[in-house]
Amino acid sequence: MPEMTVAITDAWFTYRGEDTAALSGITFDAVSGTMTAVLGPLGSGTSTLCRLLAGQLVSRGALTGTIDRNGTVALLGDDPEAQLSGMTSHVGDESQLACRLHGHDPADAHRRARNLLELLGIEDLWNRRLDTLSGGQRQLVAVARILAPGPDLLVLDQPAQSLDPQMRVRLATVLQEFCDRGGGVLITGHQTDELTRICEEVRFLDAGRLQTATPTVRSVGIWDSRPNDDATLSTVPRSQADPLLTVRDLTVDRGSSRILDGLDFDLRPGELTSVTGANGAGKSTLLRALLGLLDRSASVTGSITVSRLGEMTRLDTLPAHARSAHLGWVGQDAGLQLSAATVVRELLHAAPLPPHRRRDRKRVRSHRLSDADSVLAEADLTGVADDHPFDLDVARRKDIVIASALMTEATVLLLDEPTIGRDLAAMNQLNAIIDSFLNRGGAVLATTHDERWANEFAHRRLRLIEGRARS
Ligand SMILES: Nc1ncnc2c1ncn2[C@@H]1O[C@H](COP(=O)(O)OP(=O)(O)OP(=O)(O)O)[C@@H](O)[C@H]1O
Repeated sequence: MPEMTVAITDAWFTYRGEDTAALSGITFDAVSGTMTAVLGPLGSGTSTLCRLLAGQLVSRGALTGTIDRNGTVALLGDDPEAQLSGMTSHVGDESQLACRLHGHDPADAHRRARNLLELLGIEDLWNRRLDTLSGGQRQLVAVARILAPGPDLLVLDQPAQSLDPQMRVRLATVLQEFCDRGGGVLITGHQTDELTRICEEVRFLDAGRLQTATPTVRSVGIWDSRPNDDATLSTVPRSQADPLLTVRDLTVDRGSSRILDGLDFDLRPGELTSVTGANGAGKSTLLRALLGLLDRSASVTGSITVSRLGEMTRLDTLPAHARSAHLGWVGQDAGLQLSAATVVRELLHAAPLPPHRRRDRKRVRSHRLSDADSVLAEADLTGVADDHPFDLDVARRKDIVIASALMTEATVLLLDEPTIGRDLAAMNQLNAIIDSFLNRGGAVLATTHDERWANEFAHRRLRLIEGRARS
């Protein structure tokens, strides 16, 4: 007989300082031995539900209703920047950390952590420094850490977002085995994927309320990441114009490991090129190599040439700050690129003011402000112009960094996993921002694990396999 791990009855929760409830009348049971998904669009309350289950809301607002907990709950949040504990620097130590903090003896903690890394197929990372991991590798280490002590209920907020499709299937198997041994799993998010598809039950949350009927994924505003077999691929190149960026024989070595092996490709005006490949295939490395942002342990060779108004500039000989005049970059962790107190200030500070006389400063500033207003409108950010960027969700933070890049003169935009954490509306917003950049004659290179998005929206595709590009 399955046991109830957490039983919530008629729970209402309102964050301090807010007028409307984030969760309204939630009645929900997390049951051992089963895997459940609760999906909803951004802002529907999925992350709040996770915190409610994990008992993390008590001091953050007003909570009514009853919550009975009958076991331990472990939560992995959705913010990629906050998934590692910050208390360790190596994979082996990080993956044992929760066990050690729960009082397991060192040999047992070691055994459990090793076993999980093996199940997840990342045992060779045991001695690696955490700051050298790819985004997906980091996420898997975080999963291993919280799973190792064997909680009764595992709550995962968007666990698949940085994982490649094969890795999602592998994680699904690990979670299924965890359930077979009596654990319970709750997955929340804004997209359907390989993990949510194997759940015994999928519920939908809309504006803080759990839906009783079963709506369609699209009608509730979820992005459906299932590969679309009958999609008309937009990978038909739409431009024969001269390339804006030409990359030849780009090779990146780290010690004896070759990460990128002689890549050749062009980016043309008006085109979105997607870069896909397994976790750790070298997608972020590619973007950073173009930008000149790789650390010293990486050796980079090959040529990178940008063309502007018929003038060719070799970027590979230039330092990073000089390359950024041509290349706008939005990294995997957009939060690391945000520094201003409001969204509009972030845009105003995106590029230095053009050279001007002191007496013209007012006019130049007012031009800059009107440019920022139009970019805010293009990116659908006008309504949050005066908000603090960190009060917005991860997808919107990424939009701010993309919008900041639109404020610069860059003709090429490099986007590292812009699709993660997006519901249907946020996907549409992303596509609209990219489109307006392409329509101005720019080119976009975007890494993604979303095969459906790449199939439907990219004009050209690069697949990285063993350091080489397959188009
Ligand atoms: N500073 C570093 N030292 C050693 N290895 C590194 C370093 N940075 C990255 N790597 C390794 O290089 C490989 C490529 O990493 P990269 O981040 O480019 O992968 P990715 O394709 O973007 O992966 P993901 O999809 O998980 O984000 C990975 O195996 C990663 O662990």
